[in-house]
Amino acid sequence: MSQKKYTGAKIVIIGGTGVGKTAFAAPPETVEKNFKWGDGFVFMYSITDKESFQEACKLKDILLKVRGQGVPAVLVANKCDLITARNVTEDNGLSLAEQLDCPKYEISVADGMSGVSEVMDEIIIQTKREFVKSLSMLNVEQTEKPRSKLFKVLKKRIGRSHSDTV
Ligand SMILES: Nc1nc2c(ncn2[C@@H]2O[C@H](COP(=O)(O)OP(=O)(O)OP(=O)(O)O)[C@@H](O)[C@H]2O)c(=O)[nH]1
Repeated sequence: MSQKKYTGAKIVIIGGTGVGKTAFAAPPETVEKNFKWGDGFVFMYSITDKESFQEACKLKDILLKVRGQGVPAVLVANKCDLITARNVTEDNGLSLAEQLDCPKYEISVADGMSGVSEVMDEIIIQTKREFVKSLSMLNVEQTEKPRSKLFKVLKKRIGRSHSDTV
């Protein structure tokens, strides 16, 4: 198997309800670590659940602390089919999106995949844009002064991933 294909492998974690899939993928102790390796972030809460919104606010604080502003992100307010049970206002969500400096989507996964597609399209566009930006910054730096072996290895890696995804 080529290195290119290997780095693009997609792993699916599957299992029954409540067996701990979420905890396995993103255990709370390692949330800061996840913020370090992620290229893009989809923040989710349920419009029926104030606590889930508060959790999203806390996670936003961690993201900003670990990565600063400008990281590709999307805010998703899910379960919009349950409008009569709404506990988080649209304005609450908009304010959080403003702090994250990212677009906000109100969707219902239960009503179909169109909302999911929109969100995924947006995060992929943002992530690609960031990737291209990093690559062009590397190119500018390279023309400015001679670089170390480590720089060359990193640049080669980014170039390879770039051709995978763009
Ligand atoms: N009404 C409604 N229910 C939804 C929607 N999206 C998910 N659910 C339901 O909400 C419950 C939780 O959804 P999950 O996808 O398991 O949520 P999760 O965030 O992965 O939960 P954990 O694995 O416990 O962290 C399930 O019963 C889903 O069927 C939605 O848009 N509307």
